Amino acid sequence: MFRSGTFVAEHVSPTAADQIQPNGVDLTLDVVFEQLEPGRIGRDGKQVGDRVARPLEELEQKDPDTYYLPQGAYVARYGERIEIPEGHIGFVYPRSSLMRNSCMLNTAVWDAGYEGRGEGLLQVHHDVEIERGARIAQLVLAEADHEGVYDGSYQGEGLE
Ligand SMILES: O=c1ccn([C@H]2C[C@H](O)[C@@H](COP(=O)(O)OP(=O)(O)OP(=O)(O)O)O2)c(=O)[nH]1
Repeated sequence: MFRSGTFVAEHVSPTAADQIQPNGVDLTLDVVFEQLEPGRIGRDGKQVGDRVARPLEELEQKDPDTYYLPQGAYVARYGERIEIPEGHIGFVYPRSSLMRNSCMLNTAVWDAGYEGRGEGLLQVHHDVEIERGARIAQLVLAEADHEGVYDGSYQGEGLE
Protein backbone atom coordinates (compact mmCIF):
# COMPACT_ATOMS: atom_id res chain seq x y z
CA MET A 1 0.00 0.00 0.00
CA PHE A 2 1.20 3.49 -0.79
CA ARG A 3 1.28 5.87 2.15
CA SER A 4 -0.31 9.31 2.32
CA GLY A 5 1.55 12.55 1.66
CA THR A 6 1.23 13.43 5.33
CA PHE A 7 3.06 10.21 6.26
CA VAL A 8 5.77 10.82 3.65
CA ALA A 9 6.27 14.36 5.00
CA GLU A 10 7.33 12.91 8.37
CA HIS A 11 10.39 11.52 6.56
CA VAL A 12 11.34 14.53 4.42
CA SER A 13 12.76 17.76 5.78
CA PRO A 14 12.29 20.59 5.45
CA THR A 15 8.79 20.45 3.99
CA ALA A 16 6.59 23.48 3.37
CA ALA A 17 2.81 23.01 3.26
CA ASP A 18 2.71 23.41 -0.54
CA GLN A 19 5.03 20.40 -0.95
CA ILE A 20 2.64 17.98 0.72
CA GLN A 21 0.50 16.27 -1.91
CA PRO A 22 -2.29 13.70 -1.40
CA ASN A 23 0.02 10.76 -2.18
CA GLY A 24 3.51 12.07 -1.63
CA VAL A 25 5.82 15.02 -1.05
CA ASP A 26 7.28 17.27 -3.72
CA LEU A 27 11.07 17.53 -3.85
CA THR A 28 12.85 20.71 -4.88
CA LEU A 29 15.92 21.35 -7.00
CA ASP A 30 18.99 22.36 -5.03
CA VAL A 31 22.11 21.83 -7.14
CA VAL A 32 22.60 20.91 -10.79
CA PHE A 33 25.81 19.04 -11.60
CA GLU A 34 27.42 18.46 -14.95
CA GLN A 35 29.51 15.34 -15.37
CA LEU A 36 33.06 15.96 -16.60
CA GLU A 37 34.73 12.56 -16.57
CA PRO A 38 33.51 9.07 -17.37
CA GLY A 39 32.33 6.90 -14.52
CA ARG A 40 32.64 3.14 -14.36
CA ILE A 41 30.20 0.35 -13.56
CA GLY A 42 32.13 -2.84 -12.89
CA ARG A 43 31.10 -6.36 -11.94
CA ASP A 44 32.56 -5.67 -8.55
CA GLY A 45 32.11 -2.02 -7.72
CA LYS A 46 31.51 1.30 -9.37
CA GLN A 47 32.86 4.81 -9.61
CA VAL A 48 31.04 8.07 -10.17
CA GLY A 49 32.84 10.32 -12.68
CA ASP A 50 34.03 13.78 -11.62
CA ARG A 51 31.43 16.48 -11.89
CA VAL A 52 31.07 20.19 -11.35
CA ALA A 53 28.16 22.22 -10.00
CA ARG A 54 26.68 24.41 -12.72
CA PRO A 55 26.92 28.10 -11.94
CA LEU A 56 23.74 29.98 -11.20
CA GLU A 57 23.36 32.58 -13.90
CA GLU A 58 23.17 36.15 -12.75
CA LEU A 59 21.51 37.89 -15.64
CA GLU A 60 20.26 41.40 -15.21
CA GLN A 61 16.53 41.62 -14.59
CA LYS A 62 16.37 37.89 -14.01
CA ASP A 63 16.06 36.11 -10.74
CA PRO A 64 19.67 35.28 -9.87
CA ASP A 65 18.73 31.92 -8.39
CA THR A 66 17.77 30.40 -11.71
CA TYR A 67 19.42 27.67 -13.72
CA TYR A 68 19.34 28.25 -17.48
CA LEU A 69 19.89 24.77 -18.82
CA PRO A 70 20.68 24.08 -22.46
CA GLN A 71 19.83 20.67 -23.95
CA GLY A 72 21.79 17.95 -22.25
CA ALA A 73 21.90 15.57 -19.32
CA TYR A 74 22.50 16.79 -15.78
CA VAL A 75 22.50 15.32 -12.29
CA ALA A 76 20.07 17.13 -10.00
CA ARG A 77 20.46 17.08 -6.23
CA TYR A 78 17.25 17.53 -4.26
CA GLY A 79 16.93 20.14 -1.52
CA GLU A 80 15.40 17.86 1.11
CA ARG A 81 16.84 15.37 3.53
CA ILE A 82 15.06 12.10 2.81
CA GLU A 83 14.81 9.11 5.06
CA ILE A 84 13.22 5.88 3.83
CA PRO A 85 11.65 4.27 6.91
CA GLU A 86 11.97 0.57 7.63
CA GLY A 87 9.14 -1.45 6.13
CA HIS A 88 9.03 0.86 3.09
CA ILE A 89 10.43 1.49 -0.38
CA GLY A 90 10.57 4.90 -2.07
CA PHE A 91 9.94 5.95 -5.66
CA VAL A 92 10.49 9.40 -7.15
CA TYR A 93 8.51 10.61 -10.14
CA PRO A 94 9.07 13.75 -12.18
CA ARG A 95 6.65 16.61 -11.88
CA SER A 96 4.52 16.50 -15.02
CA SER A 97 5.29 20.14 -15.83
CA LEU A 98 8.87 19.03 -16.50
CA MET A 99 7.66 16.49 -19.06
CA ARG A 100 5.38 19.05 -20.61
CA ASN A 101 8.47 21.22 -21.10
CA SER A 102 10.37 18.41 -22.85
CA CYS A 103 12.41 17.51 -19.78
CA MET A 104 12.52 14.31 -17.78
CA LEU A 105 13.84 13.12 -14.45
CA ASN A 106 15.05 9.52 -14.34
CA THR A 107 15.23 7.82 -10.98
CA ALA A 108 16.05 4.47 -9.32
CA VAL A 109 14.89 2.55 -6.24
CA TRP A 110 15.08 4.23 -2.80
CA ASP A 111 15.94 1.55 -0.23
CA ALA A 112 14.62 1.13 3.30
CA GLY A 113 17.10 2.72 5.72
CA TYR A 114 18.59 5.20 3.20
CA GLU A 115 19.13 8.74 4.45
CA GLY A 116 20.44 11.63 2.43
CA ARG A 117 19.74 14.25 -0.19
CA GLY A 118 19.39 12.02 -3.20
CA GLU A 119 19.97 12.75 -6.86
CA GLY A 120 18.20 12.18 -10.16
CA LEU A 121 19.13 12.36 -13.83
CA LEU A 122 17.66 15.51 -15.32
CA GLN A 123 17.30 15.16 -19.08
CA VAL A 124 16.78 18.44 -20.87
CA HIS A 125 15.47 17.90 -24.40
CA HIS A 126 14.62 21.57 -24.88
CA ASP A 127 16.32 24.51 -23.15
CA VAL A 128 14.62 25.28 -19.87
CA GLU A 129 14.81 27.65 -16.89
CA ILE A 130 14.45 26.13 -13.45
CA GLU A 131 14.61 28.21 -10.29
CA ARG A 132 16.67 26.85 -7.47
CA GLY A 133 14.18 25.61 -4.85
CA ALA A 134 11.44 24.96 -7.43
CA ARG A 135 9.51 21.70 -7.11
CA ILE A 136 10.67 19.18 -9.75
CA ALA A 137 9.72 15.75 -8.42
CA GLN A 138 7.52 13.83 -6.02
CA LEU A 139 8.55 11.13 -3.53
CA VAL A 140 6.06 8.38 -2.71
CA LEU A 141 6.50 5.61 -0.14
CA ALA A 142 5.05 2.12 -0.34
CA GLU A 143 5.04 -0.52 2.35
CA ALA A 144 7.53 -3.28 1.49
CA ASP A 145 9.15 -6.36 3.01
CA HIS A 146 12.95 -6.32 3.11
CA GLU A 147 15.93 -8.13 4.58
CA GLY A 148 18.38 -5.70 6.14
CA VAL A 149 18.50 -1.96 5.53
CA TYR A 150 20.46 0.23 3.13
CA ASP A 151 24.19 0.17 3.83
CA GLY A 152 25.65 1.35 0.52
CA SER A 153 28.11 4.05 -0.48
CA TYR A 154 25.49 6.76 -0.86
CA GLN A 155 24.32 6.61 2.74
CA GLY A 156 24.33 10.14 4.20
CA GLU A 157 25.10 11.83 0.84
CA GLY A 158 24.54 15.55 0.68
CA LEU A 159 24.20 15.86 4.46
CA GLU A 160 27.81 16.94 5.07
O1 LIG B 1 16.75 8.00 -8.09
C1 LIG B 1 17.34 7.70 -7.06
C2 LIG B 1 17.21 6.45 -6.47
C3 LIG B 1 17.89 6.18 -5.31
N1 LIG B 1 18.65 7.14 -4.71
C4 LIG B 1 19.35 6.87 -3.43
C5 LIG B 1 18.49 6.01 -2.52
C6 LIG B 1 19.04 4.64 -2.66
O2 LIG B 1 18.81 3.86 -1.49
C7 LIG B 1 20.53 4.96 -2.87
C8 LIG B 1 21.32 3.85 -3.50
O3 LIG B 1 20.74 3.46 -4.69
P1 LIG B 1 21.19 2.07 -5.34
O4 LIG B 1 21.05 0.98 -4.33
O5 LIG B 1 20.50 1.93 -6.64
O6 LIG B 1 22.77 2.36 -5.56
P2 LIG B 1 23.92 1.41 -6.13
O7 LIG B 1 24.32 1.92 -7.45
O8 LIG B 1 23.47 -0.02 -6.06
O9 LIG B 1 25.13 1.68 -5.14
P3 LIG B 1 25.32 1.15 -3.63
O10 LIG B 1 25.45 -0.35 -3.73
O11 LIG B 1 26.55 1.81 -3.10
O12 LIG B 1 24.10 1.54 -2.89
O13 LIG B 1 20.52 6.11 -3.71
C9 LIG B 1 18.79 8.38 -5.28
O14 LIG B 1 19.45 9.26 -4.77
N2 LIG B 1 18.13 8.63 -6.45
